[in-house]
Amino acid sequence: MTELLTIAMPKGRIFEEAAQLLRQAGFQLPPEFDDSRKLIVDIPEENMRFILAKPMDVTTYVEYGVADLGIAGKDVMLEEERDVYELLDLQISKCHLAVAGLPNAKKSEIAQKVATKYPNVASTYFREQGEQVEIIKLNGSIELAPLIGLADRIVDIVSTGRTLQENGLVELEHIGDITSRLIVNPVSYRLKDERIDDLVNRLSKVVEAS
Ligand SMILES: Nc1ncnc2c1ncn2[C@@H]1O[C@H](COP(=O)(O)OP(=O)(O)OP(=O)(O)O)[C@@H](O)[C@H]1O
Ligand SMILES: O=P(O)(O)OC[C@H]1O[C@H](OP(=O)(O)OP(=O)(O)O)[C@H](O)[C@@H]1O
Repeated sequence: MTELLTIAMPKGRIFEEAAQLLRQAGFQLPPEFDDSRKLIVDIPEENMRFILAKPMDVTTYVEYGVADLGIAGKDVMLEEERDVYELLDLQISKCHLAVAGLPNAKKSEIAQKVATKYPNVASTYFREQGEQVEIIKLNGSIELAPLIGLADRIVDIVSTGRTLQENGLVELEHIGDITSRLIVNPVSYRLKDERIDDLVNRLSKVVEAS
């Protein structure tokens, strides 16, 4: 086990669950790992390097090979369509992608406006439905868009449903279930297959047991 493994970890809400999985799989991550503001964290005892990335950017680091592995939401993988392999469904950060809007939102003949952080996912979805829409890209607080008349509907993540409910919106269509995945750069996988298989085996045991 000589090669260094570089792993792109998403900052934010996936981080804690992902770090817990790694610890349950027996990797010795020090407590400072969780509170640090450092963007590159070396764990020499494990011969591992962690890159702390924005969740939307994890697939980019892995595609370019600057990280061998990464943990990314399926939503990010669908949106970014990067050239990476998916190794394992980690079954964490469960949520789903949905179309939502005001309760009285009607489908009209003219192209409706759809606001979203996921323009590719949304345009593929509406094309498959045979619906012509105009996509408006936003970076967050997507639920605002139908409330202030920027868009007729939104495509966004729903987890508890609280954000929709508290803003008087309803889910109209379920697009797909989302969990976080372990992904790998295809070249890294060829070069470091033993180390990566060991990590996958250890993580799969934890996932299966939970
Ligand atoms: N409400 C949610 N519940 C569970 N998982 C979620 C939820 N919203 C997003 N996710 C998952 O977490 C990932 C995003 O995490 P996070 O919210 O920390 O990032 P972000 O929205 O990009 O952050 P930021 O708002 O700082 O840009 C998504 O890619 C998705 O897989
Ligand atoms: O169904 P819920 O449990 O309410 O979760 C859904 C909300 O969580 C995410 O937003 P986030 O908190 O990441 O903020 P953002 O709008 O800035 O992306 C998502 O975009 C929804 O707004």
